[in-house]
Amino acid sequence: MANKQAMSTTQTVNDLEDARSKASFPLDEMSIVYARTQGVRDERRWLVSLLKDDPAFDRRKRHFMSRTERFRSAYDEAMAYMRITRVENEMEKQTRDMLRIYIDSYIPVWLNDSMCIPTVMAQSSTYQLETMGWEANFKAGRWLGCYCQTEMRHGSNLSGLQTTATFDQTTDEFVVHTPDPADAKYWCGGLGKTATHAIVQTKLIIHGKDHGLHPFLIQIRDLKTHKVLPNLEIHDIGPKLGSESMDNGYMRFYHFRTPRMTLLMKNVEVSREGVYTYLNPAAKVLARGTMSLVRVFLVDLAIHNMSRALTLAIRYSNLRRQGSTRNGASLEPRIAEYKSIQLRTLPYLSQVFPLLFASFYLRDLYNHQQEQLKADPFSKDTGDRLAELHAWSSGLKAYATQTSLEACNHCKESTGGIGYHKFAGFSFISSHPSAGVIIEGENWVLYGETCKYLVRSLKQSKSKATAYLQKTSTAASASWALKTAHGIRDERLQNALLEMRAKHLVEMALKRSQKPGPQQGSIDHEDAYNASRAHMQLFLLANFSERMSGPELKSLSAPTREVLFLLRDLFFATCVLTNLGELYPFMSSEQVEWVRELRDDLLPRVGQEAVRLVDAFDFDDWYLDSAIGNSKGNVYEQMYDMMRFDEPLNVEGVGMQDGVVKGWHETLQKVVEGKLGSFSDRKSKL
Ligand SMILES: Cc1cc2nc3c(=O)[nH]c(=O)nc-3n(C[C@H](O)[C@H](O)[C@H](O)COP(=O)(O)OP(=O)(O)OC[C@H]3O[C@@H](n4cnc5c(N)ncnc54)[C@H](O)[C@@H]3O)c2cc1C
Repeated sequence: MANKQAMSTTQTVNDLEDARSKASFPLDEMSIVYARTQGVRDERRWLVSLLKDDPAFDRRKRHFMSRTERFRSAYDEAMAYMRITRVENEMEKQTRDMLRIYIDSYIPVWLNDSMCIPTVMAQSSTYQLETMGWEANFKAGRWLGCYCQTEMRHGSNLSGLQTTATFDQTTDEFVVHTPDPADAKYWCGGLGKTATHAIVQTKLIIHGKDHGLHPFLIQIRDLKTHKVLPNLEIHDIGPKLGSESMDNGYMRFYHFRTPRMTLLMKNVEVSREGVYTYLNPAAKVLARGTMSLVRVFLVDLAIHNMSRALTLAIRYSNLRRQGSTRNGASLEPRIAEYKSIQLRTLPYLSQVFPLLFASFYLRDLYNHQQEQLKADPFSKDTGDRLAELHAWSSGLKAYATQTSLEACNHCKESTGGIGYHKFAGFSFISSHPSAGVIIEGENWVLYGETCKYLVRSLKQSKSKATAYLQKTSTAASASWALKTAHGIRDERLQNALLEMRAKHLVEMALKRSQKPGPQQGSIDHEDAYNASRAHMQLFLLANFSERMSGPELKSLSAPTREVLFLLRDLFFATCVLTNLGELYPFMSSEQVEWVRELRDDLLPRVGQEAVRLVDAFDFDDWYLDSAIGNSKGNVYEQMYDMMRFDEPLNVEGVGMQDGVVKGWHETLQKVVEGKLGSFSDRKSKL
């Protein structure tokens, strides 16, 4: 018999409220800093309000669905998403991106909006967009797209992709072909069962000449019957570690014919006679533009996921009491008081704002670059900014997704057994946080791209962020100028130390790449990883300081600024203490000790601000769907209710019949009653 009254919630609710009340800064102001503007913060609240009461987004039932049921329910979610974004509102891309995050499901039309439409809009000619009706068809939802680049046998190495599109001048068509079943397009989201059209990256072959990878827009399913078109073979790729709602697909072409004009022709053109022309000398770089945009979004998503995990773990750690009572206290200590918990949550909390400010920088850089491309596409400066955007979007995507996944796992583990329970709310980790480190460039490969840019910048820096690489003193001979522990919060000194480390690692990467031998000329993977991460951490720190003195944040209240500086210092100390091997050449053991003292002093101070900081991330309880991380703190009551009333095995008429779980009488009851046959105690024959 359920007895809800027996569940005491007062202690946990009071504990959370108490922890909240210890913070020193105004919540509203910090929540605006987190969102960047009040308008964005309020728009996010509005987006959640659109989803909360819509039955298509009933989140709780997802826990109990099979893959097939989950996928089917994702179609209801996708329908509702299309209705909300296109019929009831006319949402811009960035707003739609945010709405999809709050839907919290990798819906089958995700890639339509995140990759397919942006590629079509950026790389198709006006004739294709307007006269051929591409823009109108996507806008009206008559066409639903996906993005097919990866093949089963090739992912990171784009020049290894095998799908070909060979020009047939007699019919004015391209013949698209997959040479081997293992060369089929693979992993593509929405391809398996949903998309009507696909952006397909293929090698372009004209009159025997290979022009390299080019995107086509290819219709893959009949618009009336939705059946796969002839000469194509398409399947869902099957179960993954997460993302059950997405139909990642496999597609094989059998000499499939597509009109010449389905090649995206904004930057290159193939004439009726098969003459290939560059319409823009930067065509190859421009083709990377969509990737950069998606990486900018992935950085935002990584920060969002990390903030979500921190919200659950920090709230729970402030109300969970565990351990021996001390100093005559009547209650056990809150686990947030333990350093072992603080070390798994607060250093990640300290990275949220530096990462956010870096993502603002990256988005501004992207927008600026887009404007420059329109105004002056051929200038040298435009080319330089494109290279910079590629380097930073690669490095920041890799750093943010890696940090976010680490943070999510540490937060989950810090909660103990309950974190393993789906009602705790961490199951999202198996979706975007886990896939984020792989998609749009596997992180190690991306760190390689960033490092190439850094090594080039040793000779000539074309970005403010790499100016330090030009400083005359070689990093190897430098030592950190901090004289006493008092100066340790000076941002110039903090930057100087991280500059030494990054410069030294970039120099070492160059030096080792010049060593005679089979690898001469290429950068060692370990060097690329270390140098790029060191640079990204320096960039986060330097950019943070710059933002804090810039117009957006200069006028914040003193308590808010002080908390942000506490977080910056904890971030700095974390960078140092987790990379001591790289920093020892520049630091004395006394200086290392000062950094450790700083970190140990900061942990409890940041801990006092932590609950209100995660409140400022402004996650709605409906969205968190977590018994342990909801804003009220009534954790045990929530766990009880979810267990008692949501778990089908506990519900009479669903999983149970007359108080007994269904299936028991037909199976194990027979064992209990000895009806299975007599059990033998004979020894094994082996
Ligand atoms: C959830 C999910 C969704 C996806 N959605 C899509 C989609 O919609 N469309 C699409 O086209 N693709 C999609 N992908 C595919 C994704 O883009 C690829 O998985 C990714 O590019 C990595 O390629 P790969 O899997 O072939 O790994 P590989 O390239 O085979 O890499 C395997 C390992 O080798 C390492 N490695 C490879 N090359 C190098 C190198 N040169 N130097 C150093 N290390 C190297 C990598 O770091 C990695 O650890 C998706 C993948 C996932 C997991």
